[in-house]
Amino acid sequence: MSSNVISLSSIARGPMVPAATPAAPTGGCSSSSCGSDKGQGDMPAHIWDKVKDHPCYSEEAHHYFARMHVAVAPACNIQCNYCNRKYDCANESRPGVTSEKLTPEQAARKVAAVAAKVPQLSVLGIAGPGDSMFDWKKTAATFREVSKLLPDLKYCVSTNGLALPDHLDELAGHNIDHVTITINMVDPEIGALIYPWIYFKGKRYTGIEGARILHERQMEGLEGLTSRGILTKINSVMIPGINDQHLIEVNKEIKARGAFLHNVMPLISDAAHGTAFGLSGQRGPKPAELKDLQDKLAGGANLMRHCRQCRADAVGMLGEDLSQDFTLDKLPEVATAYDPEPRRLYREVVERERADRAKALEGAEAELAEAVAEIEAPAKLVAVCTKGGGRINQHFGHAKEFQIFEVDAKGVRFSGHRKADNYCQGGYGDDDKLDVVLAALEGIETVFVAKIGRCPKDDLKKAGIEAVDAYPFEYIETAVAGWYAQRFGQVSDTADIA
Ligand SMILES: C[S@@+](CC[C@H](N)C(=O)[O-])C[C@H]1O[C@@H](n2cnc3c(N)ncnc32)[C@H](O)[C@@H]1O
Ligand code: SF4
Ligand code: SF4
Repeated sequence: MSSNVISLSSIARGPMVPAATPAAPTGGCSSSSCGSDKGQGDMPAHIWDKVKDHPCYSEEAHHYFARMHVAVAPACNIQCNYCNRKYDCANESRPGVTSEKLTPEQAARKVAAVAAKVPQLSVLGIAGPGDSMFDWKKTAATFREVSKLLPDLKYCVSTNGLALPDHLDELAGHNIDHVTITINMVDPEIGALIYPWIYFKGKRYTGIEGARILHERQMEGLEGLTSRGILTKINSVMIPGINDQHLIEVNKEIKARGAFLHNVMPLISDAAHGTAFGLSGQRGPKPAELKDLQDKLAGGANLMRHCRQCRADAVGMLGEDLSQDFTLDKLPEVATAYDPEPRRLYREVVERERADRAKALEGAEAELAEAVAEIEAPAKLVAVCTKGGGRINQHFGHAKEFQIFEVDAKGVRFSGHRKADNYCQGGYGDDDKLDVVLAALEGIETVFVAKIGRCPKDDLKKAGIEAVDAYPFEYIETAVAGWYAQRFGQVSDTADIA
């Protein structure tokens, strides 16, 4: 197998990366031991240690671990033309939305209650609903309170970066080793189209002047984090016609400053109602446009492709939201005593599962390489219904989203996810639901499911989509590789492909 072939076995151990990028990200690493203290794949051990349980910093880890956000930071020091934090809807899952704002003490009670019920919990993040760095006192007080109760959680913050340079040393002091900065531009002229104003050192700045200050503070903050060995993820909102092509430049600049991951997220235009972009009718990118841009970024800063653009009070595995089970009225009056045992046992199970998956993927990789060695097989995008664990383990009718994988002779790569309304809601035969599912599956010819009813299977077939239910509970990559090898390669025994 050639050296640029993605290794399925390394996928099982480390984060998935596009074929043309290095096997594992090392950005953000300021340690002189980098490269010598080998961890997983090509990733140094001290970096792997920081990301292996983090569902956002490792695509692989999101199959096993959960995160929660606490909405303790409502205030913000800038205005983005797409952000609306005024709506409070329990059913809306998007950034800036929260059912209730919490004090640091309430937040600590909530974290303890979630940790007692969700052993997968590994990360506590503060993602607003405003800005965690502008509201720094509440952010810091929250981490202080929580660390008294749960010493083994990882902490994350998310910020527009304007106030970040003022708190770099305090961040390191609070043991926060993951920071997200939203960087939508490195050119203030483009910035002026996204940010109507910023509020800095007691004064309001508008237009190019405001955007230039923001840009300079973002770069200073990113460099400061990198030099302190804090891993950074850069969020960029892709806004067609405004910064979409410019994000290639952003990717180069952040890579040069040591960013660990680049998370290019689509503008959610529905969420922008009541904002400047909502009024101007600014659209978000189509899935194919987002993928095109992500493909152009291959070879630059490593990409996060599995972000679910969560609420400011999200709880649970990515793609799942338990926030309504942990509202203030449902919490105990006093923080529950923390029992670390269920979480320790869960981690043991995950390590066994990881080892098993690595072995299975190694076998699939060999099978795929052998089957397609001599042929020019087309790259295919496939959709998968999964509840987690990296397996095909969800009924088509229960899927709220599809995970999308790309497969070709080089291997199987995670490509992203697409929201699909639960096909079962509203009952079978609801044409609107079917339309939503078909729109989500645009450009996809094959969907892998644990199970599917005969009628939806026929509906999909009429739309030119094949539902494959021959691999229930198998690992996604082994099933997709096996299916591809049989469909396009030279293997003698044919599987029961539905
Ligand atoms: C609500 S913000 C809170 C954290 C911080 N203030 C920031 O902007 O990074 C969390 C993330 O949601 C993104 N966001 C807000 N509104 C959005 C929208 N309508 N579409 C896509 N992303 C959005 C922000 O750009 C940011 O990356
Ligand atoms: S910086 Fe964050 S919270 Fe503030 S307006 Fe922009 S997206 Fe909203
Ligand atoms: S918004 Fe993205 S990065 Fe943040 S918790 Fe959700 S999935 Fe992770």
